[in-house]
Amino acid sequence: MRVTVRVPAKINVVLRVGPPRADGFHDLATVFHAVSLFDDVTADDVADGTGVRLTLDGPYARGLAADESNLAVRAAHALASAAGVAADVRLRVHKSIPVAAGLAGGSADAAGVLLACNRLWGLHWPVPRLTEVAATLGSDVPFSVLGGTALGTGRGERLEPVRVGGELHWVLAVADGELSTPEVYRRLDEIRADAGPPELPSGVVAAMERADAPAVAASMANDMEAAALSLRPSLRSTLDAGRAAGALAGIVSGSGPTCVFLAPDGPGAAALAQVLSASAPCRTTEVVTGPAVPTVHVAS
Ligand SMILES: C[C@@](CO)(OP(=O)(O)O)[C@H](O)COP(=O)(O)OP(=O)(O)OC[C@H]1O[C@@H](n2ccc(N)nc2=O)[C@H](O)[C@@H]1O
Ligand SMILES: Nc1ncnc2c1ncn2[C@@H]1O[C@H](COP(=O)(O)OP(=O)(O)O)[C@@H](O)[C@H]1O
Repeated sequence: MRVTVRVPAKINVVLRVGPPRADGFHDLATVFHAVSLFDDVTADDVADGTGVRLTLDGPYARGLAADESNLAVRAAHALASAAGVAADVRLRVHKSIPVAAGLAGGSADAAGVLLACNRLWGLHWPVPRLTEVAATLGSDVPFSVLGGTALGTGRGERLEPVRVGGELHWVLAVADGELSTPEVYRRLDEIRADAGPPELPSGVVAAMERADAPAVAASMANDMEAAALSLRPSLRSTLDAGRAAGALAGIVSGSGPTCVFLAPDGPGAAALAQVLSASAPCRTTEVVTGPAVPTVHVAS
């Protein structure tokens, strides 16, 4: 049997970050939003005692270890161990989501493996049981299992789905190089003395429910942006270029360095991407829509 899962990247439409907790994590109030940039995870049944084997390909596979440190491999082991089954599977990940870019690509791969192996191993676990395993792998992984749009609290693992009444059009400006999530959180704690509990702006959920792009744009905010800019000052000119080119709003996605811009509509997004490609100091642009969800395909 072969199971293939397309798993979307995420952006944070709003990301409010509280002070550091005793366990080293930060409480968040965030609106996760999955967008149409996908990694493809393929899982083949081997059932021959050879364990978990991973191959990586695609535009962002270079430099990524395919060993036990990879979140895809860790996800297969975590699910096998939680379910009490042998961790035998051949995995392939086609990476189109940039790595360490604030787009949760590693979390997407882990979620793809959980969804794929759930079918491959005949577990038929419901999503809430999968998201429990997901939370042991990373704070963003439960959302990556769900996709769509959701309010995230706790360290990001507590989720409440938000229904979005239509498509939103985004442009991602992908920067060269990576930013380490823990490093950006550390910088945030250094530059911000007294953070209060994280709170979402009122009206953001209603704006998302109406897919009202100008109202969504008015709510967009990221507490990590100042820290990402302090580590990568060149992001400022990308944000300025997007705003000057007609984006309704532009912020850093999660811990960065990707910048995300909301466009009024599809043609507006295409035009914005064209201007950004020519004027912003970014590696590439991606025109995407949200919300997107993981899709599972089974072939015997
Ligand atoms: C910032 C966010 C926003 O959605 O996304 P990215 O920009 O990385 O995609 C997330 O909080 C990233 O979540 P994720 O990448 O899963 O992080 P984890 O593996 O759980 O944690 C890595 C490290 O980040 C810090 N961390 C993470 C989550 C959180 N709520 N508070 C934290 O302080 C901790 O130092 C932790 O050791
Ligand atoms: N399958 C994977 N894809 C991407 N990164 C991975 C993967 N497995 C492990 N990692 C590690 O996880 C870290 C975070 O990656 P990623 O999820 O792409 O970034 P971000 O947290 O910024 O959204 C990277 O430093 C990378 O080395």
